[in-house]
Parts: sequence; C-alpha cells; structure tokens
Amino acid sequence: MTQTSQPPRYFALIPAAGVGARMAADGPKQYLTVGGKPMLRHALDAFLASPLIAHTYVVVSPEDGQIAAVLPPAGVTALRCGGATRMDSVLNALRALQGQVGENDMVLVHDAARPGLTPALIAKLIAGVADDPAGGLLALPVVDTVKRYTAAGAGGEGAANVATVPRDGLWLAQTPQMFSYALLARALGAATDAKAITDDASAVEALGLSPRLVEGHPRNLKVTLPADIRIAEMYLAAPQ
Ligand SMILES: Nc1ccn([C@@H]2O[C@H](COP(=O)(O)OP(=O)(O)OP(=O)(O)O)[C@@H](O)[C@H]2O)c(=O)n1
Ligand SMILES: C[C@](O)(CO)[C@H](O)COP(=O)(O)O
Repeated sequence: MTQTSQPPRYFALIPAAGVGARMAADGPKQYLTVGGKPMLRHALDAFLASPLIAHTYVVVSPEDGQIAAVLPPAGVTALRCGGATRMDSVLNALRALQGQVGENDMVLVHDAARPGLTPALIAKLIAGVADDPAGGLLALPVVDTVKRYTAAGAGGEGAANVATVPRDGLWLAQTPQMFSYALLARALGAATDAKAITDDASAVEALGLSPRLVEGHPRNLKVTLPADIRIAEMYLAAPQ
C-alpha cells in the first residue's frame, strides 16, 4: 500500500512575553494602544484574516494579567509559558504544543511587536519558503551606508575606530520566520546561548542550514523605541 503524507498545516506562534525595556512605558509594549487597538491585536488579526493559517498561538508570561482582554472570540489560544528571553518563550511554547502540532507542520513565529503584518505578507512568506527544508523569513535589504564603531579599550588603551562595512548581502531580519515544527524545536533545543539567539533563524543557522530570505516590507517594522509607535500608526493608516 502506498503511504501518502499529509500536506503540512501552517500555525502562527506569537511570542508576547517581553517586558519592552527599550520602550520604557508603564507596562509591556505589546499592550500599548497603536492605531486604535492593542499592538498585539494587530498581529492576531493579520493571522486570523489569512486563510492559510490553521490556528494561532500566543505565548505570554505566566504572570500576564492582560491577555484575556486582547484575545478575539475564537481562533487564538494563549499559552502562559513565556520565558526569560524570546528564545525561551518560543521553545517553551513549542514544547507545550508537542502532539498538537505535527512534526512536519510549519510554524510561523511572529513578534507581537510588529503590528504592520498583513495577510499578503504571510502568503508571500509561505509561497517563498514552502519548498525549502531550511525554512525562511521575511527580511529587508540594507539600503543605508553601514558603519561599525569600536570603542576604545578599558583604561583608554587603543583608539575608538569607525569603519564602513560593505552593505552588499546585508539584510535586516523581520518576522514571521517559518520552519517545520521538527526543525525549529531541534534548533532551539540545541542552542546554548539564549541571548545570542535573537531570532529563530539564527538557531537554524547554527545547525549549518541557510534559511531563505523573502523580501518583507517597511510597514512590518518592529516597534522597539517610543518613536516607532508613530511610524507604525502611519503604516497602519495607509492602504495595505
Ligand atoms: N522573554 C521574552 C522576550 C521577548 N519576547 C517577545 O519577543 C518579541 C521581540 O521583540 P523585542 O522588541 O525584543 O521585545 P521586548 O523583549 O519586549 O523588548 P526589549 O528588548 O526592549 O525589552 C516581542 O514580541 C516580545 O514580546 C518574548 O516573548 N519573551
Ligand atoms: C526577531 C527579530 O524581530 C528579528 O529582527 C528581533 O531579533 C527581535 O528583537 P531583538 O531586538 O533582537 O530582541
């Protein structure tokens, strides 16, 4: 008898357990109002509007007291197992989903802090990466001249140095970042320095694989600093 393998399903996983230290607001930035609703809700709504996504999961800190008020009536499940770093939050969530998400299913990890995601960008990522066993991510080519600043050593020895770094081949990583459940769980499970793994792709790269880059969009910026909120609102008010 011929064995037929099931086509993969596509799941969204939104890490939303950060504290937003650089935003320096009264509470975690994912709950700040941006464009008329909590920042996290924009990402949830983009995945809910995509016909390609089977289900959306959001991972929050065990102490989170705000998520219930942000969840839509259906289609999203909150996991209260966020960790100390983004990597820990994603890995804890993957472990909690073991058995519910198949090994060959695809997981799209997307920052709660990127409210400009659209169903079209989700579809573009899936179409661009679906046949790549190393997975992939949205990213933007660097358009500015890039400088590297090296400070003088402790005690003042050596001089500070500024040099221009060739921008060829440099891209800025966005999210979603998409991998099979099995690959992402293996990559994050093997990582030893959670602080160095600032995105999901870097854990996969550490296995010797090259995730594919799919051109994203400036509207999908990460809201990191207070000034980013106005920029995000400008994009949210513009046609998609
Ligand atoms: N322990 C952590 C840290 C971050 N995140 C999430 O990962 C994304 C990364 O964005 P980032 O700007 O780094 O968020 P924060 O860690 O909250 O910001 P900061 O570094 O300024 O504290 C965010 O959606 C954040 O909520 C998470 O789920 N768990
Ligand atoms: C995952 C990410 O958004 C890719 O750009 C980013 O690395 C996460 O934020 P951080 O500022 O590096 O913590």
